[in-house]
Order: sequence, then structure tokens, then C-alpha cells
Amino acid sequence: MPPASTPGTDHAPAALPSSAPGGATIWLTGLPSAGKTTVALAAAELLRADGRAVEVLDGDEIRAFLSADLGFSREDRGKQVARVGWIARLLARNGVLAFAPLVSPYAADRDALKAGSKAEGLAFLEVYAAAPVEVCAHRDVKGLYAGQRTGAVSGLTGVDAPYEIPTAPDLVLRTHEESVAASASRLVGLLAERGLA
Ligand SMILES: Nc1ncnc2c1ncn2[C@@H]1O[C@H](COP(=O)(O)OS(=O)(=O)O)[C@@H](OP(=O)(O)O)[C@H]1O
Ligand SMILES: Nc1ncnc2c1ncn2[C@@H]1O[C@H](COP(=O)(O)OP(=O)(O)O)[C@@H](O)[C@H]1O
Repeated sequence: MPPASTPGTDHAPAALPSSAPGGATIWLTGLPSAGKTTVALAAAELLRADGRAVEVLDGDEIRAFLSADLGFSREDRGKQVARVGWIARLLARNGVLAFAPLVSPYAADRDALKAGSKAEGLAFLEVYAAAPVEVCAHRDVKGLYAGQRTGAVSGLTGVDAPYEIPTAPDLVLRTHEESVAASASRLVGLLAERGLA
């Protein structure tokens, strides 16, 4: 009988045909309403039009299903980032460009994912959506900043919970100063530079 696999342990990387395009994790981090999801979806559309296999693992969507057990404590955010990172790596291993727009406020969590990808020889790009908190609070796509002001929301990243700015991101998107199309095009440009698009 074959040995039982250990729950939560990655299996050996699947061998890909040498002609398969390289997959990657494209990790977008930033404050709520910074533009992570919008840019990820726009870049994914450009890449799909070019025939690339692409997936967008939106933090909010994953929380509604796979991470319905998690809240926004330090520990739960760590679990959420690790789960989504695990799925992204699985996809990347199989030639997919996996976009992960997550707040992911803690550098150690992001760095752990980067190290995990590196250990497998998989590409991992950290993209920082750098809109400042004033702009994000003005956009307030989901009403969280207003909720924090009235006391309905607490532990909001960038307001009353920490956000650790990436110190060496692969790309900074000044999503408060450029259009969605420009941000998406710069992101696709980076992937092309790295031989991933
Ligand atoms: N307290 C608090 N802090 C931050 N974000 C909050 C919070 N409460 C709810 N939300 C909404 O949840 C989305 C963030 O989920 P993530 O999985 O990306 O967060 S994390 O990476 O685990 O920190 C985030 O989605 P985005 O706006 O797309 O970033 C918010 O809409
Ligand atoms: N350059 C830009 N990149 C991304 N979003 C932008 C940009 N300029 C304006 N926006 C707007 O900012 C909002 C960002 O929302 P969203 O993508 O949901 O943010 P996040 O996923 O970071 O919470 C959207 O309404 C979007 O149209």
C-alpha cells in the first residue's frame, strides 16, 4: 500500500512539457480599495486574450467559501495568506498565471510565500498597489472605511490595524495616479520582461 500523504503538504511538482509556458504567482498587496482586484482582473483579461491560462484568486471570494472560518486577526490573516498562496503555487506549477489580490498586510507572511515558490523554482512576483490610505478611504468600495469611523468595523488595515509596506516589491503600482489600463499594462509588461507573458 502506498504511504498516506500528509495533509497540507505539497506533492512533488508535476512535470510539464518543455514547451509549456511558465506559470507564476502574481501577488498583489495593498490596502482595501487600493486597486488590487481591479488591476488583477484587467491584467488577466489582457493575458487571456493572448491565450494564456490565467486565474484570479480574489481574497474576498476565497473568504466566502474556503476561508469562511477565518476573521481578520493576525493569526487568521496568516492562515488566509498561506491558503491562497498554496493554491496559487499549485496553479503556477501547472503553467497558470495565478493572480492573488489580497491585503496581506504582514511582510513575514508574504516573504514565506516567496520563499516557498523559490524553493520549488517557481516564479513569484510581489506587486504593491500603493494608493495611500486617504485615497482608499475616499474610494471606499465596500464601505469599510466609513464603517470604521462609525465603529461598525474594527481592525481595518491601514487605519486601526497594521500594513507593512513591501520593502523590495517587483513592481509598485501608483494606482492613485495612473489609470487602470496603465497599471494593468505595466504589470503585463513586467511579466513579459520576466519571460512569463
Ligand atoms: N478589518 C479588515 N481589514 C481588511 N480588510 C477587511 C476587513 N474587514 C473586511 N475586509 C474585507 O476583506 C478583504 C480582505 O481580505 P483578504 O483575504 O485580502 O485579507 S488578508 O490578506 O487576510 O488581510 C478586503 O477586500 P479588498 O477590499 O478587496 O482588499 C475587505 O473588503
Ligand atoms: N489605477 C487604478 N488601478 C486600480 N483601481 C483603480 C485605479 N484608478 C482607480 N481605481 C478604482 O479604485 C477602486 C479599487 O477597488 P478594488 O480593485 O476593489 O480595490 P482592492 O481590491 O484593492 O480592495 C475601483 O473602483 C477602481 O475603479
